[in-house]
Amino acid sequence: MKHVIDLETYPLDRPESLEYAALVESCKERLAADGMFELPGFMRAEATRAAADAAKPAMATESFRHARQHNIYFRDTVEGLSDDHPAMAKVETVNHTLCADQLAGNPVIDLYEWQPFADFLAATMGKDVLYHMEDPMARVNVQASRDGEALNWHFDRSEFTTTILLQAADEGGELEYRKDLRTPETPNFDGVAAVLRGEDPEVKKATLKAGALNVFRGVNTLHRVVRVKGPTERMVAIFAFFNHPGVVMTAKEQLGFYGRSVA
Ligand SMILES: O=C(O)CCC(=O)C(=O)O
Ligand SMILES: [Fe+2]
Repeated sequence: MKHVIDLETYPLDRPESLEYAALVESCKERLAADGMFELPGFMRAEATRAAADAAKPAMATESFRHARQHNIYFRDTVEGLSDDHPAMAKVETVNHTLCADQLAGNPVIDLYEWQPFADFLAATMGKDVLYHMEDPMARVNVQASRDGEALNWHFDRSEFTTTILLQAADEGGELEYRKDLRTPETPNFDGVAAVLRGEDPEVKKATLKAGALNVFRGVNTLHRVVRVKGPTERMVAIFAFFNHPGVVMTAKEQLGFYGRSVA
């Protein structure tokens, strides 16, 4: 793994070391303060390039192009919210996805399956353990956004999202986010509407570089990827971990997310 991850800077292979404890501590602090942490250069430059290059032929020919209008909840109705409330406004997402079963041999799969990675992520999130997803498609995805495309405003269904940027766009492609916009008790629909209108001064923008690990508490933090501009596609690897073992998608979910099913 030392050729894939910069283990000198990020000693995931030495969980007993003081350096490891200090790294976990600083990640926890940033998660609490900002709702995310970023580790620049986590994946070595050569491995990042190799992962992006290995994914490109399949991305060009067999990725699933998903283009849809959706609201930030990805739901047709939301309790307590009328259909014409501005928080229900539709936004457009366009992206292209490769699933784990289309990424055989890619370093991102080796990293996903390397147990110290899951152990490290769990530690930063204050959990005893995190489990790999069993779904042959959803475990790891590589998503591309091309000129004019992006993943638009949404809340995540899972508590945390873990990504590594494999290739930055020429322009755009930053992660825009508004931390703690809601709580489980307070949906803050008017606050959601203000973000959608571009009127919330607390929206922040993270400019990631290729190779950066990003861990993000997306369940109550509204976020989007800024529309990409230029000929270089933005490519990001997304890793799925859960609090319980054995999580899989239904055939219907696979079809909805990926346009095909292997369940
Ligand atoms: O592409 C990114 O950086 C963010 C991905 C994301 O928000 C998600 O997968 O839910
Ligand atoms: Fe997200």
